[in-house]
Amino acid sequence: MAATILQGKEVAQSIRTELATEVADLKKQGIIPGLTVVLVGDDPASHSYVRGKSKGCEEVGIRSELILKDASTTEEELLSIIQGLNENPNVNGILVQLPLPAHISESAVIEAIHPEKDVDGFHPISVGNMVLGNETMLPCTPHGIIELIKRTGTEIAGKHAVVIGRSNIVGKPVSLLLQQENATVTMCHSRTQNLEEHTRRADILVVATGKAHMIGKEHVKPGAVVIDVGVNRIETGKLVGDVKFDEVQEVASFLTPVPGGVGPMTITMLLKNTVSAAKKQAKR
Ligand SMILES: Nc1nc2c(c(=O)[nH]1)N[C@@H](CN(C=O)c1ccc(C(=O)N[C@@H](CCC(=O)O)C(=O)O)cc1)CN2
Repeated sequence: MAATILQGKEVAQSIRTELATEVADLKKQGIIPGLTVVLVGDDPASHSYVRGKSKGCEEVGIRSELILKDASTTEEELLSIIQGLNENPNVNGILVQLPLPAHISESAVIEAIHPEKDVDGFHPISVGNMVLGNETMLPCTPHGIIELIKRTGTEIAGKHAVVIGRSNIVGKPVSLLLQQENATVTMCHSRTQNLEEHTRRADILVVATGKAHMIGKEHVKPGAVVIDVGVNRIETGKLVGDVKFDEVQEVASFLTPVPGGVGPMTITMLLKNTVSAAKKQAKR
């Protein structure tokens, strides 16, 4: 039987509708959530993502500001911008779009963001709290993936989840969150041998390899939930995932499309984190 297609776009939209109501209520209490996004350089994909973030903020009523800097911006200049945003009480969330130009240290920039304003969940303090299972801002794509899986009605506890990819943004945190949901987790990566042997044991398969069409139906256990995190532009200009959609949908029970699967959840979870940050900061 063909897989049910997990329309992240629709799930994201329903979360945004809930958020818009919450933001309207907060405004009645004088709390206006504010997000500042900083983008350095001229990467077209990054420009498109930050436009999506501004549009999302507008949709739910978050005040947003976009700081665009050219690729010659120095690390020192960027750190000074972040310092100003850390001190600005109207800014509840700060996000620096990645990747940064090679001359700027990503870790120095991430560490400069005040942990309370770290709506990306990338600061070492946020990551440490996530590892410890403490309440914290969760990174947006992994959090979005867990929400999507839950919406399939799949019980994660006790399932075997296999994650392919070990990036700091997706692979490592999603493995941890799945484990915290009581899945048994296997992490695979570019050096994993006999990949198919691992992936075929997965009840939940999360694919974040960054390699277009790497995963075919031979990798998938019949009935598995397959989450495709890849966003790859191929020669034809088309956007495709890491999964061969047409053949995997023949065997999976649920499958996310690209575009319209995990991607829209990333921005929506960012909006959610910004609202949480504003609420927390208002209590102080
Ligand atoms: N500071 C951050 N930088 C980056 C992050 C992040 O979470 N924080 N993640 C990615 C990029 N990203 C958000 O920033 C992102 C990627 C993809 C999408 C998305 O909606 N994709 C669409 C397709 C979009 C298109 O047509 O090009 C989809 O999959 O449907 C949103 C956000 C790296 N950097």
